[in-house]
Amino acid sequence: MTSRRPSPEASAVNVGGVVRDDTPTDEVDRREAVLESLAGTVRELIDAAIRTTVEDAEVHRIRADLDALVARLRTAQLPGPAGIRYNAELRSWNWGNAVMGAANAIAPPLRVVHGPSGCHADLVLGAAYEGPPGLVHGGVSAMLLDHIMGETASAMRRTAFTGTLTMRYRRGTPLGPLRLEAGIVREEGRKIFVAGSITAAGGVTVEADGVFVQPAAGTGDGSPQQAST
Ligand SMILES: CCCCCCCC/C=C\CCCCCCCC(=O)SCCNC(=O)CCNC(=O)[C@H](O)C(C)(C)COP(=O)(O)OP(=O)(O)OC[C@H]1O[C@@H](n2cnc3c(N)ncnc32)[C@H](O)[C@@H]1OP(=O)(O)O
Repeated sequence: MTSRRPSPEASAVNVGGVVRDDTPTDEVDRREAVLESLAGTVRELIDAAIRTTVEDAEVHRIRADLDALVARLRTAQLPGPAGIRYNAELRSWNWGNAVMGAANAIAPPLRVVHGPSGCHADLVLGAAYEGPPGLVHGGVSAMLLDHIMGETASAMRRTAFTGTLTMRYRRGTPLGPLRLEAGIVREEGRKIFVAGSITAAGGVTVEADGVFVQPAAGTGDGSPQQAST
């Protein structure tokens, strides 16, 4: 490997599952862009594999080509999942995150926008997220709302984990363009009550209420804002 890249283990300090890693921000940004482009192509691969109608023999040849590519990626690997890392400038990165990990092809990916009264995110879900025909899988809807609601609760340099998440599926959520929204309803001690929704072209399809809890030991820990589980 000739290029410098974030060193996964060297000089990394693991505190509570979140790893301090003093890779400079410009180097993190560069590596993130490289992995993001790989994930984009793998995401295309997933969609193409689901929807392909090429003949069986061609599928077998493609699989053999892909096996060779997997072996090349495996020549240098992290020992486990990517986790959450942050550097001295509080640039954080969690490239494996299931919802917004830059290197994760199964993440839609979600890009959360923080506003004065809550968060929102626009995204397009394709064939990989189907449950009922043409509709988003209910678990995917819950996953996306869990994330944006958790990030809403965890703004302002605090960390809050999902305690209880209640979903109301009002109508089917069509695959295609969607908007997610979340806002804080009230707070009681370490509990943060958050409301969230998914809106499609025809209106709101899913509503959710969540109780997010700041763990006692994690309150005011100074960990980086917007790092995500
Ligand atoms: C330098 C290091 C720093 C580390 C920083 C980490 C960086 C990460 C950064 C940012 C993340 C932001 C993004 C998140 C996005 C995605 C969210 C997710 O998907 S999170 C994964 C799924 N969720 C879990 O895995 C939780 C598992 N459960 C737990 O960890 C605990 O049970 C927890 C934290 C939920 C509560 O544990 P307790 O020990 O603090 O709770 P007790 O002290 O018993 O209760 C406190 C109050 O909360 C209520 N409560 C407790 N559990 C509840 C629950 N499950 N539902 C509702 N209320 C609950 C209790 O009734 C109590 O309320 P009363 O004060 O009496 O009014």
